[in-house]
Amino acid sequence: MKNAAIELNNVSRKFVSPQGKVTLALRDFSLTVNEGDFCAIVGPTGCGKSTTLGMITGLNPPSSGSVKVFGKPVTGIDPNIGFVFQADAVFPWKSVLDNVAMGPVFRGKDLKLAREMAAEWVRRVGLAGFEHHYPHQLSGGMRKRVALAQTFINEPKILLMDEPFSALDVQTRALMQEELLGLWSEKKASVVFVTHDIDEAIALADRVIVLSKGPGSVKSSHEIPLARPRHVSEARYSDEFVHLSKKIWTDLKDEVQI
Ligand SMILES: Nc1ncnc2c1ncn2[C@@H]1O[C@H](COP(=O)(O)OP(=O)(O)OP(=O)(O)O)[C@@H](O)[C@H]1O
Repeated sequence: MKNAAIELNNVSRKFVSPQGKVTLALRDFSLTVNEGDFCAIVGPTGCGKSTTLGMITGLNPPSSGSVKVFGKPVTGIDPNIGFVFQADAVFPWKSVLDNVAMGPVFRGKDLKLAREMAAEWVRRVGLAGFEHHYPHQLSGGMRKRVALAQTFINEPKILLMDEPFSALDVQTRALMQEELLGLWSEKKASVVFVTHDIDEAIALADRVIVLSKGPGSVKSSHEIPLARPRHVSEARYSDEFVHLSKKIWTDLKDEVQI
């Protein structure tokens, strides 16, 4: 049996604004993600998806309940955790190579070795030849590739992704999903992937969690038995995929209707 990588037990998270307005973002929220599992979260806007990721990182502690990573309570930022967000986290004044080398440099590697490692990752994400370009010289999809290289170079054991591909056009998005699965399959980090797109969730994940409208809690959990390695662009036309998509939408639509 696999060990738990992430455990949230009966977590609630309350925010109080400077004016004293209280928002309950999550209520009695429990979720376990096992080592090497790819878990996607879908839910209506404002149901607490980003708040959940923030609690796993340690940046946003729960108001009650417990959050554990590899069996230990989360007390601060853990170097085993990597993130990819919707916005690009690239330094505009650094080249592609140096952007990718930043992680190893921050972790104490000397610049020469960090650049060698970065060159290998730049190649792996399909950006060979663009090492000395700057972010403004790249397309949105290429910047996302830089973001993946920046994250995977640190070999995170846990990967948190908050709508990472939502700003991309449909074709680039499908390519990036394929790229992500290829990179993930090599080391099998435990992934929590937040998205508004049910088909993206099914294409990528082993399990899709549907959250109820805010204050969010787990409404349902769906195992995704599609075979791996998975080819995203082909998998989505199978009967099984369409069936899963309808089933999850049936659950989600009650939560998104106003
Ligand atoms: N720092 C904060 N201060 C006050 N309220 C907050 C704060 N962060 C989040 N919230 C509130 O908590 C609730 C959940 O927010 P969160 O960003 O986690 O939702 P989400 O599901 O990620 O939304 P979306 O799908 O729109 O990105 C919302 O009502 C939001 O307004």
